Parts: sequence; structure tokens; C-alpha cells
Amino acid sequence: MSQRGDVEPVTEENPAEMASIPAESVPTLKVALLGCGVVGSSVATMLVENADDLAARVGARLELIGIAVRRPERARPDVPVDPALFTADADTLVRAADIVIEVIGGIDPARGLILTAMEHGASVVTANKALLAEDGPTLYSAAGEHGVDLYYEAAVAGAIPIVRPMRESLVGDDVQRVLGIVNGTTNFVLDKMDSTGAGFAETVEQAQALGYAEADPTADVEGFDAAAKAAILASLAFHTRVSSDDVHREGITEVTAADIQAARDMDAVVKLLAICELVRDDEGAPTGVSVRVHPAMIARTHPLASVRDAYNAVFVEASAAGELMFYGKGAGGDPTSSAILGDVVAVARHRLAGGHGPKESAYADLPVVDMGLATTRYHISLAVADRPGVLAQVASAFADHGVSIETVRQRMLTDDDESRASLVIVTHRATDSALAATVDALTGLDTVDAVVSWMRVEGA
Ligand SMILES: NC(=O)C1=CN([C@@H]2O[C@H](COP(=O)(O)OP(=O)(O)OC[C@H]3O[C@@H](n4cnc5c(N)ncnc54)[C@H](O)[C@@H]3O)[C@@H](O)[C@H]2O)C=CC1
Ligand SMILES: N[C@@H](CC=O)C(=O)O
Ligand code: NA
Repeated sequence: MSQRGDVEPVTEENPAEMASIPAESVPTLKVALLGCGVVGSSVATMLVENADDLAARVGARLELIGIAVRRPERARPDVPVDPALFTADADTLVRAADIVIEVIGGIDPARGLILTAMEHGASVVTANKALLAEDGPTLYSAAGEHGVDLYYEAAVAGAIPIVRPMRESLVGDDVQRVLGIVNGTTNFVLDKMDSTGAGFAETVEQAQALGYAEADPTADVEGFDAAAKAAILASLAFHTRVSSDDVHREGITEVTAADIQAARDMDAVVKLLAICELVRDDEGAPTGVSVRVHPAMIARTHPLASVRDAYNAVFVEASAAGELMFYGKGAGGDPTSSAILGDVVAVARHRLAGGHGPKESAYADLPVVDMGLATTRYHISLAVADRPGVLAQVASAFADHGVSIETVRQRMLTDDDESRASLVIVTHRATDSALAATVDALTGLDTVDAVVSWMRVEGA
């Protein structure tokens, strides 16, 4: 089926009707797959093995017409397709398809192939968060111009349905905040550091051995992957264009076993969080959005604290709906393919019915605020002299910068040196810039040996 809407669809409402129709009269949609790695090989397998069910659900057969790879001659015994389907000519392939599934990853050639596909009338399903977060508007506007769909459920939190809920289910509500654990590798590492007391390096090695982390896990541990997902989530939540460059990003490479222990001491865990928040003025009117990825302490009683191993979860706060949490597998071939196949069925149905899914919604056009204006609570650990007046001096450093202290805990550093102490301070909400200025001031005090660590505290 190369022209949209030129075939009478078999309706999903009556699958018996499907079975009674001769195979040759069932419409066919041509599907091109770009990439056959972790995700692509699973997508190809599902397309082939679930072909009959997918046909009944769509009302048309999904015919896999080709799989673009770099080395088509390579044997792929685990992918149950005719080896003749593999091609190095992705450009020709996308021009012949009704639906293109892009699971190559990266910016180019993925972007060019998606644009060519749309130009030739194909709807596109992609898992490519890096591309969407860097240049989503170009893809959206091409989809609009050519009247095709752009679906990307797999791009954020893998199998977890979160793009569609944000794009459709919650679009009548006002999302206030999104807190997400959207990178499986880093959640695995932090979880193991918490449960076994292991250090960062050895836990990353474990994640690599288990196949969660990439051979070069930089995109995971430095927060680039989570930042791309945060940009996509914020764009959807706040009807505003947010790109990965707009996202304040800190990875987990600086998180120490001592940080994890400090979190344990306050009945919290450390998570790499993607945080998207609406910023309001004193009258409550939205003035911007804050989008950031960084490690943070979160109370063990918070639903996100129970997200273990390589699992993902996205916690959404909306005005009318209240709090919602979406949980599941955010990585891996089969879980990611589940999201992709869901999108393929959706866009295939649209092609048969002649319509399409939601377009980009960026009407609110809010500015992304500087990280210095983001507000949260903070955990600060200080090594100080243990003598009269130290606490007052430390407290005034906070007060001078408008940072209000919620709790202070003091403990002797060693039994044999009673002149030094550890101070652990948790603040009320303050801006990041106020906290940074406070940390500077504390560092300059002669009674403070060191600001041992500080970390944001989220979830309240
Ligand atoms: N692996 C995962 O758990 C998840 C991956 N994703 C996304 O899915 C996409 C694919 O990821 P993976 O399958 O893990 O990557 P991968 O590296 O395992 O597979 C990429 C495939 O694309 C092929 N490829 C690369 N350049 C090509 C080109 N120029 N022409 C034709 N084929 C080319 C490679 O040969 C390989 O078969 C990425 O955008 C990734 O961010 C999204 C969610 C989870
Ligand atoms: N590397 C990612 C998988 C894809 O999104 C992760 O670890 O979550
Ligand atoms: Na998803």
C-alpha cells in the first residue's frame, strides 16, 4: 500500500471478519526497519513472530520490506527473517515504505533518513532520544508538512508508556512537575552502591558485565541519556520546546560511597533524577520551566526510592490528576520493542483510517530558567572545629544567603580528637544560586575545615 487511504481497512472491531477474508484481499503496509542491533533485532523478531496478531489488530498485514544495516552480509542467526531483506541502502529502502522504524540511533544519518522517509509519505517510529532532544522540531515540522506520524514511545523510559500519557491522556490537565528515573544503567549502579556498599567503579564494571551499560558508558553515567529524555518529557509536559542543550546536567561519576552512606543516615537513597518543573511567579502565573538531571537524595518513603536495579519510573504531578507513577523496564531489546510495536500499530491504524496522531504542541513557549533559579532542599556535610560559636557562625552563613536550615546533626569525627566534628545540615527549599553562595561562604570560614559534600534533596 503506497498511497495512504486507498484501501478499505479491515476493522479491528471484528477480528473474525479478518479471518474470513482471503489473505490476498487483506491490505498490506510496507515496513522498513533501520538498524538491527539490540533493539532492531528484537523489533524484527516481533514483527515476524507476531505477524498474524498484529495484522488482526491493525486491520492490515505489516510486511517487513527491508532492514538497513551497515554490513548486510553478516550472518544474523538470531533474527528470523530472510537474509535477503538486509541492505546497506537505507536511502532507497525508506522511499519504498509506508512505515519506517528508526533504531540506528545518533544524529546522522538517522535524521536524514527520517526526513527522506517523511518526504516520501512514510510515518516514522523512532527510539532515538538523542535526535529528538537535539532536533525534534525539524522532525515534527516535516511530519506536519507531509501529513505523516512521528511516534517515539521507546525514546523515553523504554517499555514504560509515558510519551503517550503525556501527549494524550494528560493533555487536558496541567502538569506541574515530572520526576523521573529514566536511565537504567545509572539506577543499577546507584542501587548496588546502596545495597552492597560497593564503590562507583566496581559497580559500573558489574553493570557492563550484565549488559546494562554500554562498552563506553559515558552517555549513561554522565547523564547525557537522561538529559535527552528530560528534554523530551519537559517539552511534552509544558508545551514548550526544550532541547538537550537547555538541560542542566550532572552525572553520577562524583557520587561516593560516603554520599550513599549520608543518604542512608537520613533514611534516603541517592538516585539520578530527571526533573522537569513549572516555575511560577508570586501570583502563581507560569514564568518558565526548570529542567535538570543530577544525583539527588530522595526519602525512602517516596515511591521513586523503591525503583531498584535497572528499572525506570516516572513520577508525574498534575493539577487535577494529582500524583501518578509509571514504572517498568527502561532498557533492553524486548522491552524497547514493546513500545516500538505499540507505536507501529498506532501509526498503521492511522494510515488505514486516514488520520494521524498529535502534532507537536509548543504553544506555551516558556523560557527554560537558569539552574541558579531552580529551588530544592539540600544536604550539606561539613567538617568543623568543635568549639563554642562554630554552630552560630555556620548558621549565619546560611542566613546571610537566605537559606533556611531545617535540621542540623553534629557528631564527633573521631574518639581521640575531640576538637573536630562533623555537621550535617538539611535546608528548606532555596535556590541553587543561594546554596552555591552559601557553600562558598562556608568554605571561607576558618572554623570550617571542609565542605565535605553537598547534594540536592528532592521529592518533597
Ligand atoms: N538499547 C536500549 O535498551 C535502548 C535503546 N534505545 C534507542 O534505540 C536506538 C538503537 O539502540 P540499540 O539497538 O541499543 O543500538 P545498537 O548499537 O545495538 O544498534 C544500532 C544498529 O544500527 C546499525 N547502524 C548504525 N549506523 C547505521 C547506518 N548508517 N546505516 C544502517 N544501519 C546502521 C548498526 O549496525 C546496529 O545494527 C538508539 O537510538 C537508542 O538510544 C532506546 C531505548 C532503550
Ligand atoms: N542506556 C540506557 C538505555 C536506553 O535508553 C539506559 O541505561 O537506560
Ligand atoms: Na516509553
